[in-house]
Amino acid sequence: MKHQRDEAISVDEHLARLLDLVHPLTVKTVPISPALHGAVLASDVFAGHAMPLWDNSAMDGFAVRSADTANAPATLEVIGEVPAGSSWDPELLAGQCVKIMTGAPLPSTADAVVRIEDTSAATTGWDVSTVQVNLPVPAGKDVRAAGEDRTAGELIARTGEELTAARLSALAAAGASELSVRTSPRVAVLITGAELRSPGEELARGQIPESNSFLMSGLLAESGITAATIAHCVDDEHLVRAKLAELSATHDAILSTGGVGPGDYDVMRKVLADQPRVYATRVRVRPGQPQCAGRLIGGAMIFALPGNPVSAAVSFELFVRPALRAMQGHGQLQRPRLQAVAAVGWSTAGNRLQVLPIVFEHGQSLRCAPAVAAGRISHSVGGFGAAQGYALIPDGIQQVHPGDTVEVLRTAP
Ligand SMILES: Nc1nc2c(c(=O)[nH]1)N[C@H]1C(S)=C(S)[C@@H](COP(=O)(O)OP(=O)(O)OC[C@H]3O[C@@H](n4cnc5c(N)ncnc54)[C@H](O)[C@@H]3O)O[C@H]1N2
Ligand code: MOO
Repeated sequence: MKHQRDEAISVDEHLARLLDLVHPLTVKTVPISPALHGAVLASDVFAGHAMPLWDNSAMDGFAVRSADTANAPATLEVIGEVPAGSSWDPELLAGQCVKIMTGAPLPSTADAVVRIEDTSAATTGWDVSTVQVNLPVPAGKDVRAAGEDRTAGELIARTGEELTAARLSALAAAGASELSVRTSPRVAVLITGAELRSPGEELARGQIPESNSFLMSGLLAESGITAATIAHCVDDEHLVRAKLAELSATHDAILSTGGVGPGDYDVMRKVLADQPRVYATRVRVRPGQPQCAGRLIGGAMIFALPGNPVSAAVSFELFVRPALRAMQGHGQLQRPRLQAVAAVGWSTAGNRLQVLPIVFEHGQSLRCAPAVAAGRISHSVGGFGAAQGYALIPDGIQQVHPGDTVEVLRTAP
């Protein structure tokens, strides 16, 4: 491992190094299914047909020749019925109409639909051989035209886009039968620390409830990845080394927390010192300063994050999430940056980028306030529970004042 203990690097520099080491995972072509929700497309997808496929009715009513209604009220002969799913294309002569239901193909000889509410059938019911149309309807009224949404061959979704509920349903509606998507990374979470006990366990002095496994697996889930393994290891160099070798053989990435500081018991940093493609560094950010990351000899990426819970969360947001998104083949690695007005003032990290957990307040403009005390972010896991995002305060700014506009990331609704 390369040590860079004296010179801290910028967030952008650390991220760029990580991104240099990762590559998108393999592509698989699979039948379209709801299980693909959250997957990332590996090719552009075009509409297989016009959307809608053919002119169809937007309402339950009567398909008419609009000219027949010009002098409404007008009585028309009802020659049949076209429910949704019907392939019947009746030929309407002057003065004729058919009952038609929402989504059914409009007869080629009709050019408008009269809603049942605007006819005598509103009172008599559907079982009629003639119907009085109360209003004139213009051509195209309540008709959904073929291709008005998307034309055949039009782009529906692009390479690198995530299959959200909306996008996946659009592709299904566009007639896609198979999709090429990236394989999702198999990610292991490795929790280190002798002081950690399972939540709910009795605690002796010096022991605390372990919470980073919940944090890491939850952040992975919010990135569309199910943690394949959650492993725990005490601060023992041999055990940590063995665990890393084991996990590296079966996972694309390992996410660890704890043991990257300069302390005597900080074994993760020591164990990773053997790894030629892993480097330890300090990043000019608060929290999230000590980082070890790179590619293990076994092949997996390692992201060894600091143990302080909020430091680990910030590290995930700044470094791990973009790197995993690169592995997933996402076109967009970072969240959009928004602007919010500081509802209160706070002290910054001075000569480092401050990444402050915030809650949002909604008024005329988006406002934000610290979720945790600005000077004591890294361990404040309690206050962090309410956080909806982060304020990013660049180095060189000493103080945020109430009313200042700050850059924010929104991570939760
Ligand atoms: N002399 C120095 N000490 C420290 C420095 C430094 O530069 N010089 N950096 C500080 C900073 S900044 C951070 S961040 C931490 C990094 O610490 P480690 O990665 O070695 O993490 P640990 O020491 O193992 O734990 C830190 C803290 O977090 C708690 N923790 C750890 N794992 C969990 C977990 N799974 N669930 C809940 N809480 C966890 C742990 O109990 C500690 O309180 O180092 C500073 N020190
Ligand atoms: O990185 Mo530490 O997170 O600055 O507290």
